[in-house]
Amino acid sequence: MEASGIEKAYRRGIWPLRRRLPVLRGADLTVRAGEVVGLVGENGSGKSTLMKILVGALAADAGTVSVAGRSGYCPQVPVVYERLTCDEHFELFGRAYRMPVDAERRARRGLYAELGFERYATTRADQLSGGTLAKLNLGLALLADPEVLLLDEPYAGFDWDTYVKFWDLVARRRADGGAVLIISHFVADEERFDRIVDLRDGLAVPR
Ligand SMILES: Nc1ncnc2c1ncn2[C@@H]1O[C@H](COP(=O)(O)OP(=O)(O)OP(=O)(O)O)[C@@H](O)[C@H]1O
Repeated sequence: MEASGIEKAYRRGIWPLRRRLPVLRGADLTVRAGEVVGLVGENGSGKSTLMKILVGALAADAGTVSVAGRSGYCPQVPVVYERLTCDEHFELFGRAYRMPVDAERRARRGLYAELGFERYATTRADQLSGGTLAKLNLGLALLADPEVLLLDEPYAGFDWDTYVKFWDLVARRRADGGAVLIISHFVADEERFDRIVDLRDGLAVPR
């Protein structure tokens, strides 16, 4: 995945006090196959904004993004339907990804086992704990086995066991030639990344 010259400004306030808040000022970022890259930066530096642009959820003002293969996105705030169960979410997303039913069921079983939340398969999203909701959010991003994985603070609500499983899962993706970009706030995680990119003054600076 390659992004170059990404610019983005948000419009704030109402006329005549309307003003532009420049967030990205020409950010460049590349994540290669078999690489796990950490995206860090202080609160409000534009990490989530850049990731939304990379997955196409937000339009940039300038710059280009190219992705070889499919991408899977795990947003910071889970986008789920509160009345649907975990199983129903996987079914819905499987259809959206145009996966054959058998392939979706197989992938779903694997993700329940890998992240350890099979017992919540028939629980509605509005009755899940924060950590289990985070597992569902991650599981939905992984369902179609994307080549490029973009994760916005995916493990904030995970217990230690799940956190360890998460990094095993990332290591397997890397070994299989996947590209992974993770927004992180934890200094302790830094050695787990192949590379760290710091978002500073609207630019992506290698660390
Ligand atoms: N939809 C929006 N409209 C206006 N301003 C926004 C919008 N989304 C984000 N911003 C502003 O853009 C800046 C960058 O926000 P962003 O969420 O990308 O930062 P971040 O680095 O991910 O922050 P954090 O570490 O707190 O998650 C912030 O000043 C934020 O207030």
